[in-house]
Amino acid sequence: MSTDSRKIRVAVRVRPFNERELEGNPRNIIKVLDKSTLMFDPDEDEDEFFFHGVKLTHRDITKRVKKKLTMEYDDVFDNTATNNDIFEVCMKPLVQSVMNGYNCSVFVYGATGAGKTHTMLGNETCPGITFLTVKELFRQIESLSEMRKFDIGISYLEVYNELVMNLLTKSGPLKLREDSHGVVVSGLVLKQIHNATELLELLALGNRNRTQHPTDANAESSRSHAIFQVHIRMVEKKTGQKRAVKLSMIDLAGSERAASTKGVGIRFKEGANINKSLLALGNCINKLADGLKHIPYRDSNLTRILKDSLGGNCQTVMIANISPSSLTYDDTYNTLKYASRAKKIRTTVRQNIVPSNVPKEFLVKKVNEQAEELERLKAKVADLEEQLRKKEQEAAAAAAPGPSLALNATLLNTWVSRIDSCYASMRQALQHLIALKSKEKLLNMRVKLKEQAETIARIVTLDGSHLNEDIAKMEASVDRCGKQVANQQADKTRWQERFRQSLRSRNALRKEIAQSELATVLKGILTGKDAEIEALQATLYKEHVLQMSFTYAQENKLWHNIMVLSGDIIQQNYLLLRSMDRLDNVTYDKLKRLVKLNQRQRGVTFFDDDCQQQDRNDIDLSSNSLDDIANLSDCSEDAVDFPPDGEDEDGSTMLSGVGGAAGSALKRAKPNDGSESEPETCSLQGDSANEDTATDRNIFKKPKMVSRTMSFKTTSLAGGGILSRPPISRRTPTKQAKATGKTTATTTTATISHRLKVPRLVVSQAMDSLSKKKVPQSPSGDIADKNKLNVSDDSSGIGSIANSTFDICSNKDSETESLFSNVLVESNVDPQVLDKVLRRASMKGGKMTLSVSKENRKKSPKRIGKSPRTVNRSTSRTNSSASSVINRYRMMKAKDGQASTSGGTSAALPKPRAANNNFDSDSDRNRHNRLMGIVKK
Ligand SMILES: Nc1ncnc2c1ncn2[C@@H]1O[C@H](COP(=O)(O)OP(=O)(O)OP(=O)(O)O)[C@@H](O)[C@H]1O
Repeated sequence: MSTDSRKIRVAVRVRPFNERELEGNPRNIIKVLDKSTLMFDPDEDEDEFFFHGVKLTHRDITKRVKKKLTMEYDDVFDNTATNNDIFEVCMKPLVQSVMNGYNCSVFVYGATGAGKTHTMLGNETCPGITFLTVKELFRQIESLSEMRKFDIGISYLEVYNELVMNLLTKSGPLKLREDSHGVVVSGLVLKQIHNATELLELLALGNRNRTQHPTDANAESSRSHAIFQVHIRMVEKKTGQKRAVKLSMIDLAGSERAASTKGVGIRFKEGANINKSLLALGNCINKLADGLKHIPYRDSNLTRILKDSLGGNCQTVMIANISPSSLTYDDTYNTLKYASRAKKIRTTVRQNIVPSNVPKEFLVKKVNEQAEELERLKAKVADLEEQLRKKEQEAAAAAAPGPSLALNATLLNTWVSRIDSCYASMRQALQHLIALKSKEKLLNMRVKLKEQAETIARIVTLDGSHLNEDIAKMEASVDRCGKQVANQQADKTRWQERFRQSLRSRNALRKEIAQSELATVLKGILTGKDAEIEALQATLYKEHVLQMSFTYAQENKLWHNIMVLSGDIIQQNYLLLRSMDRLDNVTYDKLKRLVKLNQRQRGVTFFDDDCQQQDRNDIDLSSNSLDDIANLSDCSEDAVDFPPDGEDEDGSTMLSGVGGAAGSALKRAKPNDGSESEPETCSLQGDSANEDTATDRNIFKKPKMVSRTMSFKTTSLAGGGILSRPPISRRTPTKQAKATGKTTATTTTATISHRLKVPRLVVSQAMDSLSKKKVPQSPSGDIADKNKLNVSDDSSGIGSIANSTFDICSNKDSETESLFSNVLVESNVDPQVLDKVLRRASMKGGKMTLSVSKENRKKSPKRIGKSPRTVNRSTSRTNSSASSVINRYRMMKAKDGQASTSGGTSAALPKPRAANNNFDSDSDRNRHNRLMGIVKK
């Protein structure tokens, strides 16, 4: 980049006299000496002076002393010079500088009417230097178009009353601001042109918009400073070098004194502002000429705009227009003085070839264009996003199996409110209903216990004097309980109906939801609510069972104390009677029966009860084990009859659709075969349409009948830990089972081997031979059947016990044999029958094979029993001697005989009876059989 310090080129143009001036016979105060020199206020010319053909004399009417100031400028044009001459001398080199990449400026200065506008714009016959310059500019652009690419934009501003206005577009005043690149007119948009014709059109447009008013000095006086700028951006096609230059052409307002225009009002104000800006311009010129650093450009908008032209990177030409007339003597003199001062101003010019040094106007233009493009793209992006969103929604709707899952918050809240209301009603009804049922059950239980106590009270009394009174109290208490039960029947019925109503509402709501567009979501909510109801019911049930269990436990403690005290008294009385020899047969039989009852009860043990023996005697009522509590509750015969779960008006389920997990968790341990027992469940899953079945499932249902079969669950003893007590369920045949006769002996026989774990002695060989004659084979013929305990009629000749099959699980050791013998004795087996059986057994090889399993070693007499299935296990051992058993039995029998003989009470002791006579009644025999696990076919 080349830099060059140059002075402002100052040219003075003297216009011809105009008509007005000539009419005033003015003196010529300008004498052009040569192309660069003139004399201001020369002496009166000796030459004759003619005006309109008349010789005039003494034209100097002021008669002042002539200044005869010779002034030198860069160019001086006399009154014969044309605009083209000005252009050729001043502007053509400037155009060349512009094309070389220099900023250039030309401004015309002078008093009003001095010919500034004429010089700058000219007229149709004499175009001004603006047109000529632009024309030349396009000519050169065209000539360089093969090497460069040009962009041309123009702006046309005026500064009127210190306001910057755009003459090409109607807009408000523009503001000036300065940045690192100089003074910038904010909001100014360049007009792009492609030829000189377009330029003239825009120039004419701007001139029409320019503020002009007639003055005394000029009929078309321009009252503003006009600034016409041509912005050129050129790019070297070969090198890509860019240049951005600016050519400024400024037509200043008249620099005359305000008084000279004789303006008043607005015109005077205009003149004042014009003078203000021109004064600022003059100050800037003076200071620039003096070489001062601080130049007061900011004193006016005019000097701010001309800052580059006066003192910046710019080649500047100043054309001072003057009138030759002595009428404008002072204005001309001032103009010449300004011009002389301006001659001293030096500017530093450089080529604007820095590619980045793009004119600000171009940047503004470009930014505006890019802003518009950005807005357009934003709108397009928004449109595309909207289209994409719609397509995604359509795709989601198409992919969805059902109705759209778009949730309507309001609709969802409405549904949730309805569901909450429905289930709240159901919850309330359920709580009241179960509370009433529980209370009723407790009352019934108390009644039963009081009746039992009354029975005992009638027997055990000291003197009988208070018996009636005690009985009356008990009966009164029973009556009160009965009244309470009766009183709450109305409440129970009412809550029962409310509960059923809530079920109906819930079912109706469920159907309604199924048709809803939010069915998927709402079904999930319903499932959760159903689960809550199940949990509530389970909790209430548990509380009820705990209460029942506690009451029973208290009662059991009382009975236990009674029995202990009674046993003590009985024992003492027995010894007393015997010592007094007052023990009669009846009393003895009763005592013996009592002992046997006690012994047989203890003889009934369960196979897997080994580790539970102590636990059974010490039930933890505070335990949370629902099964334990439930089993205790099952033993109650006064269970409250709750409404069938799952029942609704159409007989469908109570809480159909609710997951059965919770409900099934509440089910009691069901017998394995499930054939005889009544399902006692507390299930909310009323999946059966049969109301009877639902009723049968009621956990509070009073058992109809207690079967002889005792069911228990086999549990592993591995580890020897304390295991939970296996559930014991009373198995009551259902109505249906009874109706269909499913409780047949065959079925019972088929299942008993799996459940009864009672002491048995199996005399395998003997029974095989015996049963071949007396007992028909089971149709199934499986292993279990072979080990069945078969009891035939008395017609067998050896009594019921003769057909009994006992299974003793023992190893070869004396303890087991002893236990076996004890069992035989305590089982009240007829000795003759037993003898017969054992003899047969011993006759066969003299030895009897007894199956023993490891698990039952070292067990108490009560649990020597083992499942019959173990008899044929491969792990069984044969190790016991029949003869030792027989001998042991005979020894015990002999001991009994000796005792009766030596005691002298043989007459009192009853002789062993035949098998059929071992029991006082059928009920005793049945009880014995039941306890011994004997099933009668
Ligand atoms: N060199 C010239 N040759 C012929 N006529 C001229 C010349 N200069 C000026 N005139 C005429 O003088 C009159 C006034 O000129 P012009 O309007 O250019 O003055 P001005 O300086 O622009 O005044 P103002 O500042 O009031 O606008 C015009 O009618 C114009 O035609």
